[in-house]
Amino acid sequence: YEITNNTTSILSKSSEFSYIIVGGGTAGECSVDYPSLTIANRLTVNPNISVLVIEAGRNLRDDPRITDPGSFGVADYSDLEWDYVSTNQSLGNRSQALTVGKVLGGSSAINGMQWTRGTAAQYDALEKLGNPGWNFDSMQKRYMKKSERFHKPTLNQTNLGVTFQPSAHGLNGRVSTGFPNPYPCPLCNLWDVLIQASSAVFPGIRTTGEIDQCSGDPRGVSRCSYSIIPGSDSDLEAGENIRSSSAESYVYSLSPNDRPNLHILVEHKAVNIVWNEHPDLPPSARGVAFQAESDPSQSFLAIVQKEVIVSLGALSSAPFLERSGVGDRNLLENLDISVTADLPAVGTNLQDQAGIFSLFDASFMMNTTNHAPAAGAAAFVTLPQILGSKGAEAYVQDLKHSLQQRAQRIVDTGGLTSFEGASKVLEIQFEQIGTENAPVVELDFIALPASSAFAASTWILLPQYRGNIHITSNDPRIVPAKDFTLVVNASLATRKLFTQPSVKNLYSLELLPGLTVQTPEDFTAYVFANYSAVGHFIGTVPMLPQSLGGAVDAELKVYGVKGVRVADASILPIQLSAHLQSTVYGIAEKAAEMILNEYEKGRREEM
Ligand SMILES: Cc1cc2nc3c(=O)[nH]c(=O)nc-3n(C[C@H](O)[C@H](O)[C@H](O)COP(=O)(O)OP(=O)(O)OC[C@H]3O[C@@H](n4cnc5c(N)ncnc54)[C@H](O)[C@@H]3O)c2cc1C
Repeated sequence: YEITNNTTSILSKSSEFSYIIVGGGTAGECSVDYPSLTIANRLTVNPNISVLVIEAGRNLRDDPRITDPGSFGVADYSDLEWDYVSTNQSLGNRSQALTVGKVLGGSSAINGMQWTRGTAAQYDALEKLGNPGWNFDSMQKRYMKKSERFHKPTLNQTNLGVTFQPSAHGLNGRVSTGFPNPYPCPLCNLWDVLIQASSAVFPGIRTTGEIDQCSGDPRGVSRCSYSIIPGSDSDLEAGENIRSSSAESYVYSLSPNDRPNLHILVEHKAVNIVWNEHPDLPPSARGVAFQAESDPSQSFLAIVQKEVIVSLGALSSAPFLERSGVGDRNLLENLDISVTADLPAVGTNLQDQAGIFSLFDASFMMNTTNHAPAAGAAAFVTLPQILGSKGAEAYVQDLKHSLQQRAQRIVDTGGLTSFEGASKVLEIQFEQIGTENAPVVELDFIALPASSAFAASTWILLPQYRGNIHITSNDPRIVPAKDFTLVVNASLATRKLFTQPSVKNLYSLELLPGLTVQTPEDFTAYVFANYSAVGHFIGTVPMLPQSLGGAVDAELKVYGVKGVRVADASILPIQLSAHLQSTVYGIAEKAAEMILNEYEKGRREEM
C-alpha cells in the first residue's frame, strides 16, 4: 500500500479506481481492510480492484500525542482537529466547539479510547425503525466483535478490580482492545472508592459481578476497557500501552509491500462527487473532485468504477453530499448548486451527548508513568437511579405526554423532515428510557495526568434534541427538550457522590463547579453556562426509510442516486448508551461485507 500527500504519485499510475473512500477515519479504513478476509483476499490479488482513500488530515504515524494513550486530555490536539464551531445554542446562548479528528485515523486517533457498546435493544431499534438486518445479534456477533482483538485481562488486572465477559468480545479482529498493562495503580484505590460511593448515590446500581460495557447491558459502574495495545506484564517502561487507532489497526499493521492496490492520499480535501447523468436512470457517481489542503486552487478528479463510499464523519459527510448536489432542493438552488437528488433529510438529525465537568484538587499526584488512558471507571446510570422511582415516573409520564409536541418541534426546527419519523424515533427512545431502563447518564471518573486533579465527566446519553448541519451555515442547533433536566440532576448527583465521606477524604478542594454553586438553581445556571459537546456526533445522514426522513437505506445507499454509500457515524438515526467507536467499526465491517458481496454478485452476472 502507499500513503502519500503527492497527488501526482497516485494519479500518474491510475486516475481510475474500483472504489473511492472519502475520509480516512474510523470507518473509512475498515472498508479498506476487509479485503484481508477470505473472499476479499481473492479480490485484492485481482489487479482490477483498487481503492483510493482521500483524507484531509496528515499521516502522523509516530506522533506521541496519538500513540501514547496518556496524551488524551493533556496534549494539544488543535492541529489534529477540524475547527467546527456551532452557532449560538438556544440554551445558554453560547456556541460550542465541535471536536472531531483531522488526521489519518480520524477521531479514533484523538478520542478517549473507551471501548463500549449500547444496550442490545438500541441496536434492535435500528431494525424496528425500518432497517432489516440491523439488530444486536448480527451487529455484535458478525461485525462489532469481528473488528476487535480483545486482550483478556491478566490475573493481576482482575485482582485489581477489572471485570469482563468473555462472550462480549472478539479475539481475532484488527482493533486491539483491553485494559492498560501495567495497570495504573495506585489509582485503583481511587476507582474503588468512587465505585463504592456510586452505590450510595445511585440506589441499585451494579458494582459487582461480571459487568462488561460491551455486553449489550452496560448498566452499572466498572473499570473501563480501551482501544489500546496493552503493554507487557513485566516491563514497566513508559510507552508500553499504545493507542490502536483505525490507522494503526487497519493500515500500519500491514506489511508495507501488502496491498499494492490500496492508495491513501492524505492532506487532500474531498470536495464533491461528479456524476454521470442519464436521461432515464438515476445519476451515478463518476468520480470525486478533491483539492490539496496546502493549495485549494489545485483541483483534481479521480474516477470511480464501482462506488464512492462516504466516511467523513457526522459533521462532514452531509456537507459533502450537499456540495455534490444531494440535499434539500431549496438550499442547493439558493447556493447555485445543481440538484442531483432532492433529499432534504441530508444534514438533519444531528445529535451529540451534552456533558458537564467536575474537578477536584486531590492531595496526591496522579500516576502517569505507564502511559495509560486517564479515565479509570465509568458508571452507566438509569433514570430511577438518578431521579428516584417517583421522579423517574413523573419524568417518563412527561416524556410520553409531550411526545407529539416534541416531534413537531423537531420537524419545525429542521431536526428531521418527517413528523411520522420524528414521532417514531421519540417513541423508541421513550421505550428505551421508560420501559427498558437503558442508561441515560454516564459518569466517567478521570485522573488528570501530571497533576493532582481528578475529575468526573457527566453526560446525558439519549438526547431528545435534534439539530442540523448544512453548507449554508454551520448550524447544529440544540433544542433542549427534557435533556437538560437530566444534566442538571446528574451534575447534582456527581456533587453528592464526591461528598460521600470516603471520597471527600481524597481531595482538598472542589474546583468545579466550585463552592459558590450550591442550590438546584445554582446548578441549573452552572450547567447552562458550562455544558459542552462531547464529540459523539451522529445522525446527519440518517439510515431510515425515506418516508420517515431517511437519507440512506439499510444497505447504506444514498436515496435517489447510484454508486454512493455512507458508512460512518452519520447513519445512526438514534444515540446509544455508549461511546461510539466500537459501533462505527461494526458499521464499517458490515458496509464492507455488503459492498464485497455486491461486487462478487456483479462479477458472477458478468460471467
Ligand atoms: C474528543 C473525542 C473523544 C471521543 N472519545 C471516545 C471514546 O473514548 N470512545 C469511543 O468509543 N468514542 C469516542 N469518541 C467518538 C468516536 O471517536 C467517533 O464517534 C468515531 O471515531 C467517528 O468515526 P467516523 O468514521 O464517523 O468519523 P471520523 O473518525 O471522524 O472520520 C472522518 C474522517 O474524514 C476526514 N474528513 C472530513 N472531511 C473531509 C474532507 N472533506 N475530505 C477528506 N477528508 C475529510 C476527517 O479528517 C476524518 O479523518 C470520541 C470523539 C471525540 C471527538
